[in-house]
Amino acid sequence: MSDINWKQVEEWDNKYILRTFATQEEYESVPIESTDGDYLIMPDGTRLLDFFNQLYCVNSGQRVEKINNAIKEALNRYGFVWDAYSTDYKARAAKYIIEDILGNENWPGKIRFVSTGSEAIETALFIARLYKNRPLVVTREYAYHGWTRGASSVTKLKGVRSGLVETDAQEEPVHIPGQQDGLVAIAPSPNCMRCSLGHTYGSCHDESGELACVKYTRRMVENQGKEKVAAMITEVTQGAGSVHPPAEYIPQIRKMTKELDILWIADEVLTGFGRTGEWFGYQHYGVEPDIITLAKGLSSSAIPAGAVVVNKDIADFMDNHRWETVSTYSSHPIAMAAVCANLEYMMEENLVEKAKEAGEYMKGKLLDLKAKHPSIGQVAGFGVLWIVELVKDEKLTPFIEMDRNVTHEGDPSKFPINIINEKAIEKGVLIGGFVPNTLRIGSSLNVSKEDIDKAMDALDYALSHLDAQMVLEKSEEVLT
Ligand SMILES: Cc1ncc(COP(=O)(O)O)c(/C=N/[C@H](C)c2ccccc2)c1O
Repeated sequence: MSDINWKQVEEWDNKYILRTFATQEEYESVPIESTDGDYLIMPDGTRLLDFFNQLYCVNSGQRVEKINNAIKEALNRYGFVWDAYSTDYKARAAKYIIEDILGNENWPGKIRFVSTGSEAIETALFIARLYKNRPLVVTREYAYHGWTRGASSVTKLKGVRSGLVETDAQEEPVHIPGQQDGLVAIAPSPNCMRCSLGHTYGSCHDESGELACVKYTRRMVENQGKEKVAAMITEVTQGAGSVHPPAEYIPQIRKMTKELDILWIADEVLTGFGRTGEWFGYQHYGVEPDIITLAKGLSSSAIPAGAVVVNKDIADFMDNHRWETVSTYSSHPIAMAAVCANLEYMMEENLVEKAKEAGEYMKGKLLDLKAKHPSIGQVAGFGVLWIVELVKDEKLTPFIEMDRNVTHEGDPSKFPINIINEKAIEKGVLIGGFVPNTLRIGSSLNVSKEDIDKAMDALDYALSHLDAQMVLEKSEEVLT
């Protein structure tokens, strides 16, 4: 690969590619020449340990030989056939998910494959509204469900709602005219450390033990008119929004959706396929959804793939109708070959159990860092998906006061997550987050203990800089 002219790559990159999250002037090209396991390799040979796991989507690790060989083999048979045709790859992928992983004696009925997570969300919202014949959907603050029209209508995390931000903006981003979708109600996020309802965890439960945020959500649905509400969509732990709920939240939400006769869409795009130490995140809570959405770990991002799994009643309903929809690349045979190989690899290598073990090890290391660094206010998560809340004092005050309600205006380099990111890169580790005060940490499911140690050492080094900033700010407060 040394014959690549990376100066030429940078020139064309700057000249012809539309940017996201940075103006052209702010943009800095970061060339990646190849990848390996949990590492990105730059043209000069620098190896970066990726504790974002890209976007928490390379569950089996980079360039798995079994997956690559399956893609090559499929290329000896197919270019492309569209979804009207049956292939062994599509049928096997469906069988693996419904029968072998979820268990067809349980809730799942049928699956539809698409190409991305946002398409899976669009499909799930369509199906829910068609099945219930109702227009409204309930989402939550800080939710991230994708960028397409329907998916972004249930995405409420500021800063990733496809708006445009002037670099010196003082107000809300320019939202897309006509994008505001009145068919969505916004419930509180179960963010106990910074509760939107002003409660403190442990004293917010009512006499039945129901959390205040669940009670608020229930009241909201009743006020909207539950006969108008098709579904509630949730992540079991908010990925981009970086909120990990108390253990009782998901079971209480599930109980509420059943009592109100609305569907529960569990968005497992990010938490699915072993990321949390179970095959799917909802399985931590002893509940069963009506619909789940899948992508990322479905193929471990070797080739883009997404899917929606619906329960038996919805599957029967859909089977008795001619559904007037099509997506060119739905169940693309090469993508399905990658999905089959990825799932076989995960089952053969017992990756879900490995993620659970890695998670226990990671938790111990993060709690050690919490004991050492006053800038850590909270550690929460499971499997290879953790949050670290960064605070500037023992009162758990966030460094950036607007916290999750901030967009990308002003100077994001002052965000604690970016300070940590900058310092950790000095140790060859990519680690950071998507909301100003909260690290969102993840790796592949089969990350080695050595690499966890390397990432934690880099985080330790970076946190020391944040602690120093805390001391500096405190001394300035004392002096002023
Ligand atoms: C719960 C969930 N649902 C749907 C989608 C949409 O999937 P897509 O991108 O259309 O394939 C995503 C995407 N995550 C984005 C890329 C992310 C994740 C973590 C931090 C920052 C961003 C997601 O997390």
